[in-house]
Parts: sequence; structure tokens; C-alpha cells
Amino acid sequence: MPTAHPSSYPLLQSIGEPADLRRLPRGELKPLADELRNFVLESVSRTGGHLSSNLGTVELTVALHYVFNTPEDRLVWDVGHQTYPHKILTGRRERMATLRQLGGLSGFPMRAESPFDAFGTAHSSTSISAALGMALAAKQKGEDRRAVAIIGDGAMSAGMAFEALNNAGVSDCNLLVILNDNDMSISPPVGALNRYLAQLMSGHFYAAAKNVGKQVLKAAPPLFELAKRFEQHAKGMVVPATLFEQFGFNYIGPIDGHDLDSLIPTLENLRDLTGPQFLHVVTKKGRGYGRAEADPVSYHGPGKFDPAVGLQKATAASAPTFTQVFGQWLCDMAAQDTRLVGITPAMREGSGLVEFEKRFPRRYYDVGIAEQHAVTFAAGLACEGLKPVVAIYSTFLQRAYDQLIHDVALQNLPVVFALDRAGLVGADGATHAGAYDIPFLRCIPNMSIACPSDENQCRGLLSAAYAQNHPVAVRYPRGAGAGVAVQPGLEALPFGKGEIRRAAGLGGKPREPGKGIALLAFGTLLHPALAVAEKLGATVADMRWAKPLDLELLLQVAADHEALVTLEDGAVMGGAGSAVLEALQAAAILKPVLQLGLPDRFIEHGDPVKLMAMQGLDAAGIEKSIQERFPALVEKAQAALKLVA
Ligand SMILES: Cc1ncc(C[n+]2csc(CCOP(=O)(O)OP(=O)(O)O)c2C)c(N)n1
Ligand SMILES: CC(=O)[C@@H](O)[C@H](O)COP(=O)(O)O
Ligand SMILES: [Mg+2]
Repeated sequence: MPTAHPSSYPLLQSIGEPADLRRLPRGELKPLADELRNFVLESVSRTGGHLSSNLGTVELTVALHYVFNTPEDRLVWDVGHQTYPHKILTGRRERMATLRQLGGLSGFPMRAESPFDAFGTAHSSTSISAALGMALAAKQKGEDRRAVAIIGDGAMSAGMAFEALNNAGVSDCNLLVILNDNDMSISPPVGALNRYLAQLMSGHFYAAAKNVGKQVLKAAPPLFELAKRFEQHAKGMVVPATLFEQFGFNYIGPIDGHDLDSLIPTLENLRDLTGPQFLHVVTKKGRGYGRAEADPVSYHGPGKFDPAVGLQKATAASAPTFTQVFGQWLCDMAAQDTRLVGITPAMREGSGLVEFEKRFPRRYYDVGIAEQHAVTFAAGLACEGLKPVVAIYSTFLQRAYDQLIHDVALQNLPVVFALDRAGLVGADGATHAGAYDIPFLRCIPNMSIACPSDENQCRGLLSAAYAQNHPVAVRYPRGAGAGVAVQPGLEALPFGKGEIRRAAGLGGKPREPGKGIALLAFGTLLHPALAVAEKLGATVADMRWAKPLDLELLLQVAADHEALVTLEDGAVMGGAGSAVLEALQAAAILKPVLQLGLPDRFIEHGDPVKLMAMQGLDAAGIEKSIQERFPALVEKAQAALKLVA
């Protein structure tokens, strides 16, 4: 993919690393920022990726690398989806064409990718904790470096951010926290913090009186200290200390996060102050590209598009995604049962709850980026007889593991967890893979786990989950399923039951009992399994439930075959295949079992179909693994097929 034509970005072309930026005349920073913004738009429109948040951090990124001696001074970007300007200014401009592609640039900061990426992020609200660690490490080692956390207003709503503020506020170290306040999460922001930040922004007097950036204080520290003391005094008299000052930070702002004339002197002042500093900058998500400014939600993470015409509506003909199937099921079930409430931790669009919010606004809860709270909040709702459905990405449920055990499972509360993005997600890479939910859920008493293989099963298993009086997770992958027609009903599939989808020995010739191979599929790997089974004359069972296993089906299949293969789009270790091994062991059935699934390593970003093939989880890979593990059985099975043919 060719990158943007170099001639249109002459200044950007001259920046190989931030030291080049710091050598630029001050007056060239604004034209550089303009080129940088245009390059981000052009590049992301060609590759897809996160856009509106990146357009909003252009000036802030230029100012940070201009004022701070990066990479010796550490920048920790929260979530990190807004770091394309940072990557471009730190020697990765040419590689932006490979963004989120196999072997290409990650969409998030990665320590292995660059020394300028001080900390790997992608799950939100970790930046202040990490930066505090770096600041205290510098102090302990006697190193003169700064640590800066850049955190968005959305990420600021997570408890972990306040845990870090609470600790940092009493830590004698040189930490700067920059709140990038664009008054947006992915969706419009929610919660009291957002309301508070709006008050801060509306306090014009406070901002004007304090606008340190504009009054470019050239003073030597004593004068600045004097001004600071006056300001402390004045604040106490005129304006109640901000929340952040109550946490022990020196709060500056709000200032315009797109105005280099504000940003640079303010950052220069703050860089030279000791103790915990908090800078509140106000930016516009999507800044500089009208369509993204007008609709930062749609342009949060767009695919490829033509900036001249903007995003085009998806063609209606395309098969529904699992997310859409869930969203429709949620509305249908809510219409049937008034006890249903829908909860999302700040992922309304991604989890498919836009329609549900419109139709059932009083039963819809966006709790902000607060997965721990979301789960225990659901437990509270369930205690009072409501039927909560928590729509949450598999990877983000990891953040609420104790709440899952302690507040939901231990009390055996009927909460449904609709786990979207199960398995490999592709472009977002290892940080977002839903690879571990079967292992980490299966060991929790009272929990059940359903693995739909297609869109219809997704509906049926969601209804089955909803009908239970204990916690159930239903896991399904990102994107479209098998493209089967979705039936409108809400009938629940049988709880804990799977079914044989293909019996061996087809073609009229009965197979000897106890011979041949059986494939036990958990979820969408059923489809490549069916393809392989045709060639191997194997039986295929759609197990549907990782917990409880359909023991009757399993023991029957084990008795009828001489070898078993388990397939799951999740970690092999502790996964559904392990459950099969445990069950056979408990029944003293000794049959060879080949477990296929994700390996014990993190899988990088890339095209999800290619990534699954690389793990040997496409039909060719599955067949190859079976051939290698059971060569004699395969040979025998294929010979038998020839007889039948
Ligand atoms: C723990 C966690 N939950 C949810 C997400 C999904 N997510 C990514 S960006 C985002 C919104 C972040 O808002 P903000 O911090 O204000 O950044 P902005 O996009 O406005 O620049 C969310 C919810 C995540 N990355 N991590
Ligand atoms: C940065 C972040 O965590 C989200 O924007 C995430 O990338 C969304 O993932 P989907 O694109 O799968 O909804
Ligand atoms: Mg924001």
C-alpha cells in the first residue's frame, strides 16, 4: 500500500525522530501539525483504524515531543488508540501503511515496537499507574526524567485511574497527568465525572485567571513560584479546589489542546515543576475533518474510506454480524420480558445496543469504562429480581474477574454475559483477543458457558442462558457468522445439550462401531470441522456448551470412535478440550484426544482469517493436524470412504 505522496508533507518528511522536531523553529510547529493531521487522515482512510481520537491529539503530540526529551522522558498514552501522530513523529511514518496488518504496525503503543512507546496500552485507564511507577523509579534511581500520562475523559471514568490518582497524590515524585478532555468516549460520555469536567470547562473565570499558557511567564522560578502561591491563595478564596487538587495534584487548566501557543509554554512550565501535576486540556474528537467532528462515533474506528465522500452505509445485503444478532435478540427478549435490563461498559455501538437504548431507554445502562462496576451493578439488579444482560467484550471481562466470582457466581445470580469478540479479533491484536474466557470462566462454580456455532444458535443459546437461574456466558466472535438465516423466534436451545451434526459412515455403508475419528466442535470452528469430516469420513458433534459438557453425547461419541479431536477458538490450556479430557478421565475412558485451539502465546494483530489459518484452525490446518496425529486412522478412514464411493 503506497503511503501518501511525500511532496505533500515536506515538513513531516524532515522529521525522522522527535529530536528533529525539537530543532525546528517554533513557528514551523503549526504547519507541521497541519501536515501531520492531513497525513493521519490520508493514511487511516487507506488502511482503516482509529481516526477521530487521533485527529484530536495532533497538537498535543507535537507539543509533548517538542517540550519533553523523549524517549528519556516517558510518555504513557492511555488506551493508546490515539497514538498515530506519536508513531508518525517517532520514526514510523513510512510504516503507517502497514497499520494493524500482519507484521505491520500495531494500532496501540508497544514497547517492542519502539523505544518511544514507554508502555504497552490498549485496555483503558492504566496510564497513570504505569507513569507513576516510572516516576518513582526515576526518583529511586536518581534519574532526572519526567513521566507523563495522557488519559482521555472516557478512560478517566474507570476506577483504576482513581486508584492511581489516590496513590500519586501523596507520592513525592515528578509525574504529569494530562487529561485529554474531548467530551467523548466512543459513544457520548456518561457519568458524574463528565458533568464535573463540563463544570470545570464552563468556569471561564477560573480558566482565564489561571491561563498560565497565555501569560507566557518568562519569569525565573521565584516569580513563577510567587504566582503559584498567589494562585493557591486565590483559589482557596475564590474557587473551590478541583477534584484533582483534592487528590494532591497541582491542577492547571482547562486550556485549549489545539493551541500550541497555550500548550508549549504551559508544558514547559509544568516540566520544571516538582511534585504531581495535572494538566486539563480540551480537544475536539475528529478535529480538522468535518465529517469526524460531526460524527466522532462513526469515525472512532472506521474501515477504509474515501475522505472526500466519507463513510458509506454498509449494504443491507451483508449477513448479520453476531453483534447484530445479539442486539436484535436483546430487543426481542426485552419486549417479551420486562425484567430484562441491558448493561454496557461504554461499548454501546460495539456491543450492538444502539437499538436497545432507543427502544428501552429506562432499561439501558451505559456505566462508562467501568467493567468491574458493570458486573457488580448487574449483581445488584439481579438480587432484586431483574434479569441483567451484560454486553461485554470477552477481553474486557478480564478486568472484572473478581466481581464475576465474588459478586455474581458465589451468590449464584442469574446474570447473562453476552461475550462479544470471543476468539481472535484481528486488527486490534493480542490486547483485544477473547482467547481466555472458556478457561477463566470454566473453573468458576455455578458458571455456564455456551458456544454458538452460527447466528441461529446464538439466538437459541442466548434464550437458553436467559432462562437459567444462574450465571451464564454466551461467547461469539467478532463479525459475521456462517450466514445462516436467523429465525425470529426466542425458543431456547436445550441447556447443556449438543448434537451430532455429521455421522461417520455416510453413504449407506455402516461403519464398524468404535472405529474412526470424531470431531468435537465448540463454537464456530464447527464449520471447518464439517469440511474436514467430509474428507476423513469423521463424525462431527456440535458440542454447544463448554460448561456443562453434554456428558451423555460425549461418552456416546467416545465409545463409538477410536480417537477424538476437540476444536475451539480459544486457548487450549484449560479450554473446552481440557474439559473433555477431564470428563473422559473421570469416566475412566482412555481414548486419544487431539486438542486444537489457540496456543500458549499471544497472537499478534492481522487479518483474522489469516491468523486462524496460521494457528492451524482453518480446514486445511485442522486436516493436517489430524493427519499428523492419527495417520493410520486417517488412512483407514479414507480407504473406507473409497469403498463407499
Ligand atoms: C478496559 C477497556 N474498556 C473498554 C475499552 C474500549 N475503548 C477503547 S477507547 C474507548 C473510549 C475512550 O475514551 P477516551 O479515553 O475519552 O478517549 P478518546 O477516544 O475520547 O480519545 C473505549 C471505551 C478499552 N480499550 N479498555
Ligand atoms: C480502542 C478500543 O479498545 C476500541 O476502539 C476497540 O478497538 C473496538 O474494537 P472493535 O472494532 O472490535 O469494536
Ligand atoms: Mg474522550
